[in-house]
Amino acid sequence: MQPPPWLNAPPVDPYPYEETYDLRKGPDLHPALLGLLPYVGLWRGRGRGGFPTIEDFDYAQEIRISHDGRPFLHYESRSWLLDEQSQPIRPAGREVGWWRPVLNDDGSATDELEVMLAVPTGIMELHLGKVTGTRVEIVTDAVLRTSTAKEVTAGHRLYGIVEGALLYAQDMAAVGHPLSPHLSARLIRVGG
Ligand code: HEM
Repeated sequence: MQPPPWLNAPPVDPYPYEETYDLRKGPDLHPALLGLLPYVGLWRGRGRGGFPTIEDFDYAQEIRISHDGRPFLHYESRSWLLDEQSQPIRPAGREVGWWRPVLNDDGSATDELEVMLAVPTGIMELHLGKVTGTRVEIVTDAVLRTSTAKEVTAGHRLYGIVEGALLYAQDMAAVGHPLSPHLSARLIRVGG
C-alpha cells in the first residue's frame, strides 16, 4: 500500500487568510453582510442579568463580531461579573458561534438569519430570525444539551444598534421556567 502523500510532505505555513473585526483591514466584507455591517467590531459594555431562580447580577461583556470575506460572521462573547465598585468578581458566560444570513440564488442576502451558538456549559443553540434595518431578532429553533447541562429549552434575543451602541435583550426558558429575561446590556465600540 502507498503511504499517504502527507506523511513526508514539508511543514505547512500558518493559516494564510485574514479574519477581522476592523472593516478598514483585511478582506472586503461579503456583500451579503452589508445589512449586518454595523455589528462588525469589537464591543465592550455592561449589563444586568437575572432569572426567576437566581439573584439579579451586574456584568461586563466583550463581544467580537468578525468576518473573513465569506458570507457569515464569527461571533464571540466573554463576560464577567462585577461587584458594586465595577470590579471583576469572576468570569461568567462565554459563547461562540456564527451569524449566517440566508442567501438568495444570486448570492444576495434575504432578511432571514441563521445563528448557531455554543456555550461551555454544554448547550448549543440554533436560532432563526430576521434582520429589520439594524434590528436583529432571533428565536431558537433547536437547543442541544449534553447530559450534564442545565435544562435550557428555548431562547429569544433582540439585538439593536442605537446611537452607535450595541444593545441586546436575551430571554431563555430554563430549569422549568418559561421564556423569561436573563440578560440585557449596552456595549460600545472599542475596536473596528
Ligand atoms: C453575558 C453572558 C451571561 C452571563 C453574565 C450569565 C450569568 C449567569 C449567572 C450569574 C447565573 C447564576 C448562576 C451562576 O452564578 O453561575 C446564570 C445562570 C444561568 N445561565 Fe447565564 N449568563 C450568561 C449567558 C448565558 C447563556 C448564553 C445561557 C444559555 C445557553 C445561560 C444560561 C443560564 C442557565 C441555564 C442558568 C441557570 C439557572 C438556574 O439554574 O436557576 N446563560 N447565568
